[in-house]
Amino acid sequence: GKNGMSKIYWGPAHWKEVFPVANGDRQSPIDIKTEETKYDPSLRPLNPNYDPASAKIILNNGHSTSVEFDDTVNKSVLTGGPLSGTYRLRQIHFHWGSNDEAGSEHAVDGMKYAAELHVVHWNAEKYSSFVEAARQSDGLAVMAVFLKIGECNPQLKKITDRLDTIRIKGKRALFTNFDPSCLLPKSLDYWTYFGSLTVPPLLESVIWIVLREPISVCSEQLAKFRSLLSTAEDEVACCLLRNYRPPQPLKGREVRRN
Ligand SMILES: CC#CCNS(=O)(=O)c1cc(S(N)(=O)=O)ccc1C(=O)O
Ligand SMILES: [Zn+2]
Repeated sequence: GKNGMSKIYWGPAHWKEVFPVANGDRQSPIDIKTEETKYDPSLRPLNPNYDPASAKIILNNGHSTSVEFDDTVNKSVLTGGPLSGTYRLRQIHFHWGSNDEAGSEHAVDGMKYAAELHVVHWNAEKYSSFVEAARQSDGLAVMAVFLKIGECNPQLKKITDRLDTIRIKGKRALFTNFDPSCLLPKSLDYWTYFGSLTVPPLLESVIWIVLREPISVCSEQLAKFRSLLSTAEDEVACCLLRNYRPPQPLKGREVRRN
């Protein structure tokens, strides 16, 4: 804080004190038990359709790094999959851990990946703003992509090469001519379930679409994410070493696959 007090870290274990929905019936992330997922023939292929000109800025918001898109018009949208209607691209961001063994938010049969990309969309067909959509049970659609330790990812390099210009919380830089489809794996096969934001306010408004095929990331690229600061200019520097919420109770929810 401003007066040099030790930064009081109130992590996921404390969120329920301020946001009671943290103990709700459709919280995210979850551990996907593949044997219990259910094939649903009504699920359609995912159809991401993004315009690179929609990309605007890259930002360090203190809890992750995000690329923010122009969501004032239907230029970059996601349709198909489990979705009815058109969901407008708002931003992408990442979750990672303090080492390569953990970092993803969702798990698959108890296994965590090194990191996870989230592509956030909102139902602009039914709702008039992102904030209104974020309060509705079908308001948001987040596509999750696992990052698996391996080869350095040349597409991800476009983002990791810019992180040193936004090290401090609140910093932003121009970032355009970027189509997030370049970060998607070959296969768009997915699991889908009804969940929530994984950061406060933890609103239960997200249709999660978790891609089954991971993309690659190398340790050096992950190290760049960890060198981001969660602190602002006037604060004692603190690295953003990890920013994932652990898996939450399934509470009887079904996970479907296409
Ligand atoms: C009201 C409200 C809200 C949340 N905003 S977000 O959907 O862009 C988002 C979503 C997620 S996640 N992990 O739930 O997709 C994480 C971080 C953010 C963010 O503000 O940066
Ligand atoms: Zn996220």
